[in-house]
Amino acid sequence: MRSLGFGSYNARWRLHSKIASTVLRGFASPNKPTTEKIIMMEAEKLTEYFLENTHTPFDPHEEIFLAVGSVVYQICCGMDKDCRNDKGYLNLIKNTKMMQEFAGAGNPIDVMPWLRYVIPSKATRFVEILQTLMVSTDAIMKEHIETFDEKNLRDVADGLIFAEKKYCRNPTKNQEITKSDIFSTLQDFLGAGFDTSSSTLEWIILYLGHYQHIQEKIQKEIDSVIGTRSVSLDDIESYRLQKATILETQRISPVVPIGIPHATSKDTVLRNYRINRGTVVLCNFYGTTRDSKVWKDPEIFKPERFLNDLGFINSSLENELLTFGAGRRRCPGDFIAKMELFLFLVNIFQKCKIKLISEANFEGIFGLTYSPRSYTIKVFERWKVVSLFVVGFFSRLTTVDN
Ligand code: HEM
Repeated sequence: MRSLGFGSYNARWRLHSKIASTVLRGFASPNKPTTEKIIMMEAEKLTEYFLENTHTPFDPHEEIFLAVGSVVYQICCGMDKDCRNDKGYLNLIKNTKMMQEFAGAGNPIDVMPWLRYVIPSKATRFVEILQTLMVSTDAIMKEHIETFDEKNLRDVADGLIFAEKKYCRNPTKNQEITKSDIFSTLQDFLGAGFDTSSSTLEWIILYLGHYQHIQEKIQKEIDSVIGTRSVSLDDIESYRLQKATILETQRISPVVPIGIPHATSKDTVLRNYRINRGTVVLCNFYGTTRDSKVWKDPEIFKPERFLNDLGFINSSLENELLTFGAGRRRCPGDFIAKMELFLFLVNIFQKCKIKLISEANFEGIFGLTYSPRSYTIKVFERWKVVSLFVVGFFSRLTTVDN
């Protein structure tokens, strides 16, 4: 099995990448009403959870992870599934968390590979967790194969079975891609699509919970664009400050600070550095977000930096951000993440006012992704706050009149 994310660059990988993107876009394109429906359903469930817990401060981590992860899970292996009661989903969440904890603890073997002979458990544990994750995705593929109907493709897993039939059973189309390569794409998507988007949303809520004045401006923007009606993807272009806030969060707290290890496919020279063929190369995305030649006061959270004088997004500055990587290995799921972040954000802040209760700590934890430390928020129902204010204002008026 050769995964997409860690596979070597060659003709087989190019075909794998094409199949993966085509299948993902086939089931999750922004033009598909089902994608918007799934995201909205999960965004509403999360907002509902927030509103049910206005009486006491809480840590939103668990619920955000469940809701955001569920979107990718449904697109990949079960539209309209009630994920919170789905054994496969809960198992996957448990295993992803295990991997997150293992990676978060740091593994000295990554930098001193010979240590695997001294502390073998550090290597075997990693392989064990990977195998557990593989068992989960194999079970999903098996279930899909048993119920596969070529005329009714349900989700990404079905799309991969279809692609396997097309490419692996047709010698003119096959370029050494195997069934297990194609099926492993499901693991790529589930592995890369959960933690990244949910950690980004956690960061956004942390920043907006702390910077109340920015949250209020975003709510003004929401009120003026949609008022109390439901948000839709058609509104996306009307939100500038909100988009700027997402971009600024991705800049200041990049959830993928260091890229996936890749290797040079031939000898090359980069800025006078000679790099031999086969050298492992990692992109320091975090470093690019702190370059003071590009970003004024890079340590300060300032969404307005992404807006030009007319209030539009400054696209040349946006292009400096490498949140989703660059070039051939750029993230194929970026469009899903963008839709998710937009719809979740508008939904939550349209209805909730959120205050950070715990101390503001913007130093994250390095694990599978760079995620915020646990924090506590208090949620207020916005329309209740507004109506209480209006009632209070009028009762004061009557008191003054009397
Ligand atoms: C905010 C959310 C996300 C962020 C910040 C993010 C970021 C990234 C980055 C930086 C890379 C390139 C890493 C490298 O090669 O060095 C990448 C690769 C990848 N991402 Fe994402 N991603 C996100 C969401 C998603 C989603 C939702 C999916 C799928 C459903 C996904 C699937 C993948 C896959 C399969 C790769 C490997 C691509 C390849 O090597 O060709 N990602 N992502």
